[in-house]
Amino acid sequence: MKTLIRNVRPYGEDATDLVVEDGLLVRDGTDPDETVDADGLVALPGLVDLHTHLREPGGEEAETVATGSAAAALGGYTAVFAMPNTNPTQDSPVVVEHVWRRGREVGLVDVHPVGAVTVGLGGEKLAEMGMMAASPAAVRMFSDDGRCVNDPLIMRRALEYARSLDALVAQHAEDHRLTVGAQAHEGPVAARLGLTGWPATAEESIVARDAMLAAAAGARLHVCHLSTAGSVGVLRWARETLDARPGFALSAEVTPHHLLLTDTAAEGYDPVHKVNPPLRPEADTLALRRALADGEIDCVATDHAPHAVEAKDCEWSVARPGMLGLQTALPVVALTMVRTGLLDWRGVARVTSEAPARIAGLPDQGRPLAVGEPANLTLVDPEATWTVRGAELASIAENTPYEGTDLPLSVVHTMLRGRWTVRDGKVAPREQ
Ligand SMILES: NC(=O)N[C@@H](CC(=O)O)C(=O)O
Ligand SMILES: [Zn+2]
Ligand SMILES: [Zn+2]
Repeated sequence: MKTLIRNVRPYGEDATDLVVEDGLLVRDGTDPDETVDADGLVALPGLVDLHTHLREPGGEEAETVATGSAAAALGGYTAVFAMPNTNPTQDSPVVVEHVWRRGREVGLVDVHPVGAVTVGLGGEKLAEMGMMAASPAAVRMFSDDGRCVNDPLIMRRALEYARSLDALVAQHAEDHRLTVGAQAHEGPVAARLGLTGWPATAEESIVARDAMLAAAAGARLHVCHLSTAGSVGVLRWARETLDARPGFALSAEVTPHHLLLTDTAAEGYDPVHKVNPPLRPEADTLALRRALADGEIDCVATDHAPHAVEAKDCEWSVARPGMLGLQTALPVVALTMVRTGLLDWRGVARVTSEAPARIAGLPDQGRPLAVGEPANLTLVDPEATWTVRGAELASIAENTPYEGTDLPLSVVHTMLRGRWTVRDGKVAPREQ
């Protein structure tokens, strides 16, 4: 099957044709079986999300591997990493294999289950990391996301064990003793709203601690949903001063919502804006954008967190934290980073595809749009605008913070190893 994609602009640069055959980008475009007119569209390498919550098993009322995969493909993604706070927890081979197998059956994106660091995310007993790494799911990222690995000795052992597995530890940086009952960013807005504060130091102290532990262990540490200017400073301090054992690597992600939204969103107490870590003041949001633009923050990750209506349609203090993110991530990056001149499309490819693929060690994602490379790509219309309606998104849940908002950029087609997963903004049928 040979597909000719006409007049597309790779990385937003000069229009050219791309040719796909047997899952690879090839040179010879003669006698195509299919021709797609891509006038005006920008081609990017398929996006890679290091931080997605698919909720299956156990939370299927909010999302499943199937619905989350559809949302991912519709958002331009060709690979996602599914976080372990499922029920049962992804802390054993049998559970990670279920998620891995479901992802392959659905076949819309590569689904990589993230293994838990501790049993049941309880923070006390290391999970079977080696068995999850050895399983067909080949787990290479471990996290207790939703929770922080608070105990420094457990975190040290996890980093040492991950090093021996050539795996990454992704930390949800939140010292739980500093965030007891916390509802929103600790600052004037939370004080005025009467919401218990979530101090920036709860994140920053864990980032500093874990960077030191990882440097001493020669291990790879990834900071989940980094949310403050102070944490950017800690990254810089760690990279410049720590005397690290070989093998040390320190990376960090920022979410689209922390690039765009601020703590004032809590005014009106709509729990759709309740998220962990909480939305921060504008000074932090702007610092995160700058850090992403200049590479101090390596990549964007969605922290796509679907919640059933009853988990959000309630009083702020009892609502579950988290927001949908897969289908609105690239539009929000376009709005906050491209429209502001902070990134060009090559920069967008770096932070949404190349860097996450490199951090996760994926060999066939985040590759250049060049002959011989796997055809994992997305074609987007950067001039389009659309109005976000939670009910129209592919996820079962509808908890988008952008309800009724006009966002730029639409994802038109997405291709996974040469097979369309999205065509004209709709999930493509499987038969091709
Ligand atoms: N981010 C959130 O507010 N919620 C996430 C958990 C997490 O990422 O900490 C979830 O799983 O709902
Ligand atoms: Zn988290
Ligand atoms: Zn998360």
